[in-house]
Parts: sequence; structure tokens; C-alpha cells
Amino acid sequence: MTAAHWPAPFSTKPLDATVTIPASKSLTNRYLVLAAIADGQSRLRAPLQSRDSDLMIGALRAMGAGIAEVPGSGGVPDLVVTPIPAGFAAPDGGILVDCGLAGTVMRFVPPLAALVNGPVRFDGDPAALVRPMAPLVAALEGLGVLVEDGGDGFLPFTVHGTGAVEGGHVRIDAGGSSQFISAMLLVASRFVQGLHLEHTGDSVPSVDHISMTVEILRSVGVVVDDSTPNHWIVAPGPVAAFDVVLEQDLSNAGPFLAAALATRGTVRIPNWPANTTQVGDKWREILPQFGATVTLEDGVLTVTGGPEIHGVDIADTSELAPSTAAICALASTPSRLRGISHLRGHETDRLAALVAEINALGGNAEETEDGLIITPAPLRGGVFHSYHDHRMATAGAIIGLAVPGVEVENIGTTAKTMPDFPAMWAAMVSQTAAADTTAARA
Ligand SMILES: O=C(O)C1=C[C@@H](OP(=O)(O)O)[C@@H](O)[C@H](O)C1
Ligand SMILES: C=C(OP(=O)(O)O)C(=O)O
Repeated sequence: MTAAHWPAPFSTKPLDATVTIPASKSLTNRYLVLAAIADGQSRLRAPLQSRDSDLMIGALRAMGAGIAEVPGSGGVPDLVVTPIPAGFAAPDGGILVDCGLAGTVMRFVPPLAALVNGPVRFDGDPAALVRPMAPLVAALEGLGVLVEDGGDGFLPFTVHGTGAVEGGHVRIDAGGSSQFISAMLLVASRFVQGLHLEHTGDSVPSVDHISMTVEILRSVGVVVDDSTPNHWIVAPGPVAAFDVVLEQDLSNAGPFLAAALATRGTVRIPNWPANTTQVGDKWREILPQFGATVTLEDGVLTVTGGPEIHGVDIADTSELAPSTAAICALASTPSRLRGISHLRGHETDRLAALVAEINALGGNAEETEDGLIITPAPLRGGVFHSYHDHRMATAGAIIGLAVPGVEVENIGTTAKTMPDFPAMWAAMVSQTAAADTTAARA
């Protein structure tokens, strides 16, 4: 074992734990972008504090937004955002935006950069330089925005904003990522004519994330017509300043809920929203298919694992797929995950990575054209590589709960969206141990 490897906690006992999850990445970074173009000061309460949100804050500050941390009541500081001043011009030498590996930064910020004066250069981690970007670059160019990209449509590239975008009708192939559409829609009301965005090509993945974008836009007064499939029409107009409490990240709740299945125990998550745009609410449909009991009462989601994990056949799990695949690897019958070919363009090629790491532990996973087939096989300990992917790291943690001797390489990569993951995971496991000790003493 090297120092970088994290011995995944293994539990011989069914867990019995209550866990609180930090705020949603997708909501935090959408609200940050909207606050930067709003018609006044906005406040984000209990926002996410993580690498991806820090990168977004850095990008928006560089483009002239004022973002201040003020004391909050959600356990983390609130953010007060003063929008980018009208006519903001990049300093001499231009602006450099570090996207890290954050899809929300590399996709959501370039259309915003088109609205400032001067060059904004986008760069990122080595793994970011192979993530799909070309359709977004082409759509911006279709609106007359100059993008200097070395001709390949990947990062790094420079957006040469002129302070205004005329807008109008543009086509985009968003088969590779829903974020291309969300990116254009988020700032489209600030284009002179608004935007008529038309998706061409295969079906758009992660459609729940587009619905999230549309609902948030409407909540801040932006008029969006999405009544025709594959067309989104955004009227020009202001973005109303807002004051919002962020929901916890229901996708990141996944590994903790999966822990209930992996140990045949119970995990509770309080403050589960009654109505939400987050795709992670789908855990309530997904986990029963594995044989778990799921209840939502008085805002507490309670998941109890069944005596065995059944295999599943599920489509469109989107960013829930790595955690779902980890549960499949522990199931007693075969599973198939469909409709996730675009995971090949996520933080890593997640289909290849999941197959490699599950099989390295003795499992039996194979890639299909659009997903994975995972067949039961006895698993053993070993190193689970994370490929700089927070959801690979947490997938390794799930398997390690049920399989002794799993070590996750680079658990620190969970800082992308959940910097406290190792401590939260250890606390979840030790809650059960503490409860056992108390019971033994009683
Ligand atoms: O808009 C968003 O916040 C996201 C959209 C999805 O991207 P893809 O459409 O590329 O899957 C999702 O996987 C990602 O984690 C977050
Ligand atoms: C795909 C993901 O991230 P990103 O926002 O970087 O695309 C993810 O978090 O699963």
C-alpha cells in the first residue's frame, strides 16, 4: 500500500447511521452564474464548498463579479454575490479561467465570457483537455463569438468577448453532454435577442439537468419556452436577484445510501427535499429495484438494505451511474446499465474505468455500446483506482464496505464536490460501532 491509498472502511455489521450531505454542485454553480448576471445582489445560503464551486467562484471573480463570504446558519458561510458590472473589461493580458476538471465551469462560463469585453482563456487539468467541448464552441461561433481554440474544439481555448452577444437561432449537438444546453440557456436572456437553441443529433443525455436549468431560470424571472422537444427559446430580459437556500447534493447522497445496501443496514438522510429538480431524487426509484426498502417521512429518507442485492436493468442513471455500478458489483444476479455512453466523456471514461476496477477486484463487468453489464463474481481486496474522478473514488468506498482489503487510490479526488468525504464516511461507519458499544453497556 502506498501513502496515497485509502483503506476503505469494511463493516462486518449492518450500518445504522444518519448522514447529512453538503450542498448540490449543480445547484450551487448554476446559482453562482445567475447571480453574476442578475439585476442586483444575490445571496446563496448554505452553498457547496468544494473544488468545483471554488473554481466557479474564481472564474466569476476574475470576470468582475464580487463574491463575499458572510456568516450563515447552514454550517458554512453564505455567499453574497455582486453581479459583473455593465461594460466590464478584461484587464491587459486578458483573464485566465482555471476549469480544473469541472464540467460546470468549462461549459457554463464560456458563454458568459462572451458577454465581457476582452479575451478570456480557459484551461484545466490534463483530464479536462479531453472532455467534449466542440459543440459548445461551435454554437458560440454560430452566434458570432470569436473563439480561438487551436482548431480542435477542446480546452484550452480563448473566448474573445465584445461585451454583447446578439443571440438568435443556433443549432447545437448536445449528444455528448447536457451541459452544452444548460450553458447556453443560463446566460441567454442577456443576449440582445435572447436565444432559440435547437438540439440536433442523437438524444440528449442527463435531461434532468436541463430541466433543473429551465426551472431555476424561471424562478429568477427568465422566460423559457421548452414546449417543443429539442427546442429552447429564451426571451431577452433581466435575471432577478435572488436569495436562495441550497439543497443538499442528492447525487452525492448516493454512496451513503448505497452503504445501507452493501451492509444490509439502514442509512437515514434528513432534510430530503419534498420537491426537487435534482436527478439524485431518483435514488428513491433505483434503490428499491436492488431490493432495498426506501421511505420518505417527515423529510427523512430512510434506506434499509434487503437480505441480498438483486441485479437491475436500468437506463439513464447519468451521474448516479458509478454508485449504481458499485452496488451492481455486489449483487447476486446480473445487472445491465443502459443509456450512459456519454459517461465516456465525464471526469474519465467511466465505463472503461468501472470495468477495469471492478474486474481488478475479481468482478465480472463488461462494456456495451451504451453502458455496462455486471455479472456476479466473488470480489477480493485490492487497489481501486479513482482516475481523478470523485465518483470512481466513492464507488471504491462502497465496494470496500462489503469486501475486506479494498484500498482507494487518491481518495482526495472527492474534494471535487465533497471535500469531507473520508471523514463523513468514517463517521457513518463509526456511528454503528458507537451504537453497538452503547447497546453492549446497557
Ligand atoms: O449540469 C450539470 O450540473 C450536470 C450535468 C450532467 O452532465 P452530462 O450531461 O455531461 O452528463 C451531470 O453528469 C454532471 O455531473 C452535472
Ligand atoms: C460528470 C460530473 O461532473 P462535471 O460537472 O464535471 O461534468 C459528475 O459530477 O458526475
